[in-house]
This record gives sequence, structure tokens and C-alpha cells, in this order.
Amino acid sequence: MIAVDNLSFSRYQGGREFPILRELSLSLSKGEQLALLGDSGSGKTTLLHILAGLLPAGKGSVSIDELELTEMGDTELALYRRQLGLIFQHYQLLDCLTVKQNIQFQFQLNFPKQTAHEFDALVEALGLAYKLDAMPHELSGGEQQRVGIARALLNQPKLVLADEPTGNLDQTRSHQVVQLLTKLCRERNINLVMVTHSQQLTDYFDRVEILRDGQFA
Ligand SMILES: Nc1ncnc2c1ncn2[C@@H]1O[C@H](COP(=O)(O)OP(=O)(O)OP(=O)(O)O)[C@@H](O)[C@H]1O
Repeated sequence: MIAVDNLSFSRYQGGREFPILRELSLSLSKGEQLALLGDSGSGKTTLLHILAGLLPAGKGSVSIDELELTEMGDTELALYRRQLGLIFQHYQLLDCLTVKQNIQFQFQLNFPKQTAHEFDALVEALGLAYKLDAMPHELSGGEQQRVGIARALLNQPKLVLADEPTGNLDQTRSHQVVQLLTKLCRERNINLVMVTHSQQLTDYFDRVEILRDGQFA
């Protein structure tokens, strides 16, 4: 469950305040999936970064499964971030590692004593079973993003945050990737918040919100 209450966030430049988010409130039940739309510069990535504990909220409260992010110190935030799945537009795969190593790298770093029970099921569902020994540059854009999805879901996260994950893909591949991502999160009851510029891709989501002037329109 995600509860954002009266969240405000500003940037400051040259002594001036630039409000980005204004008294924003949002509530997502367990497993609910939200697509976040809005013009360029409307604050979508800023909101995602606050949910990820990467940016501090200015005012208001942000709680994830009743953990209040605004009250956490650096160590708690670092532990919180381990429970997230992050998916980026530019995939951010490590060029010198194979597909298999890319999927497992972060998990092994964060949970060295645990087994990634989901590995086989995820690579199968994402059609990556025959690509495990390939290097990232040998994959198509859609395949690279499917590696990004496998990596994000491997640690059974409580929340997946995706920032324009299909920004580099054509329409057909975008639909395939988002269909798979929403399906896998739904099967696992994982909350998903995805930033997108595509109205069409929002069909796969339970909820759609549009950011305008720092608030939901
Ligand atoms: N590091 C930063 N320092 C100062 N201002 C920033 C910084 N990052 C973002 N901003 C400003 O904050 C505002 C919101 O940016 P944000 O990246 O959240 O928008 P967005 O809706 O994700 O945009 P886009 O769709 O273009 O990615 C913009 O006006 C941007 O210029």
C-alpha cells in the first residue's frame, strides 16, 4: 500500500523557489498499478525519485507499506531501496556482463546469502532463456528492456518504479514490454508506478493520473 499525503517539493535556483509538486496526495492499494502521464517538466520523474527514496520530500508524508520515508535516515533508506525494482529508459545494463549476470548482479550484491528463486520463472516468462549467455550489445532494444524487467523483479520487490521504460522502443515492442511488465507484477501482487508519454500504454494499468502544475489533473 502506498500513501502520499500533501506532498510538496520545490527546486531552488538563484535564490528563487520553483515549486514542482504541490500538496499532492495519492493512495494505491496493495498490487495496484498506476500509469503517470504529464507534460515534459511536470514532475513525473521527481515524484518517482521521491517514491524511490532518492529525493527527500519537501513537505508532507510518503509511506510505503506503512514505512514512513520522510522519517528514515540514510541507512534505512538504503535498506528500503533494496526492496524496490527500478526500470529505466536506457536499460542501464552492464556491457561487460552476460544477460544472466546482468539479471543476477544487483540481487547478489544486495542479498549475497539468498537464492533467487524467481530466476527460472522470470527468464522463461520474459523469453530470455535462450539469451542468457549473450552480451547486452547482442540484444534488441526490447530484449534489453526485458533483461531490465527480470533484474527489477528478481528480488520480489514490494514496489516497481519504471521511468519511461519504452522510451527507446517502437510501438509494437512498447506494447509487448508493458503487457509483460504489468502481467508479471499483477501475478505477484506488486505495486507498479510507471511514467509514460503514451496514452495508449495506459490501457494496461488499473489507474492513470496526469500531473499538471504540480498536482493531479
Ligand atoms: N537536478 C535538478 N535541478 C534543478 N531542477 C531540476 C532538476 N531535475 C529536474 N529539475 C526540474 O524539475 C522539473 C520537473 O522535472 P522532472 O524531471 O520531474 O519532469 P518530468 O515530468 O519527468 O519531465 P520529462 O517528461 O521531460 O522527463 C523541471 O522543470 C526540471 O527542469
